[in-house]
Amino acid sequence: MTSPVRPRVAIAFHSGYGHTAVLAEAVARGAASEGADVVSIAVDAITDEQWAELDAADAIVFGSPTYMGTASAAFHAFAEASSKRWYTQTWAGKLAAGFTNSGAKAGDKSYTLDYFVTMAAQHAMHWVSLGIQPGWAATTGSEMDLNRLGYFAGAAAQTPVDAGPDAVHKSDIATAEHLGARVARETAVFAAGRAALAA
Ligand SMILES: Cc1cc2nc3c(=O)[nH]c(=O)nc-3n(C[C@H](O)[C@H](O)[C@H](O)COP(=O)(O)O)c2cc1C
Repeated sequence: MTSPVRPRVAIAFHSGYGHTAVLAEAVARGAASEGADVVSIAVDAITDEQWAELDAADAIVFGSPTYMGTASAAFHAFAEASSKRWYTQTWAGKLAAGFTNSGAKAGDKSYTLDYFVTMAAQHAMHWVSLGIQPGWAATTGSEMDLNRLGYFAGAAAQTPVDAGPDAVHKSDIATAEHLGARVARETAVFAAGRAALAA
């Protein structure tokens, strides 16, 4: 059901070789399917206008490949640049969520999601978890289950390192779409609640 409150969801992501960009598109589709206004921002080429879009958003979804067990250097450069917003707590009260992609099935990508949680907390944002029980965790499950890799903090994907962006797993794409939809719904709840309190 489309919410009467139209939340603004921004996706701030980096993708070195296009795999994480596929997930960013899925998050955007999911958020738009719930009636959100969505803007996607490649943080390695972020402009002043796009910083302003982040400032105006109700929610920011962070995305990065997992490189050397954490977010990429390009994402970390963006995070460091966001310290100007931290100083003034410009993003306080916004919702936040995250997604990542790795080459190995686990690939230490928990650290990437944990980093996003910490970054969001430093900005006094409210973290939105994935909200799907682990898939592929019982004999009745399969790799086509949503959340097939079993993460709670955000959407986690795995793509073989020798495969292109077309090989991003369908289940991981669907999981990222779910995250985008959930962020849009939760953001609408916050926006409606704030409007009601202000009335
Ligand atoms: C510099 C570098 C470091 C990487 N480190 C990891 C890692 O720690 N764990 C892992 O599973 N995959 C690692 N990978 C593989 C990437 O996570 C994987 O190829 C991913 O799909 C890249 O996403 P992108 O195309 O959005 O950049 C690394 C790749 C690169 C280029």
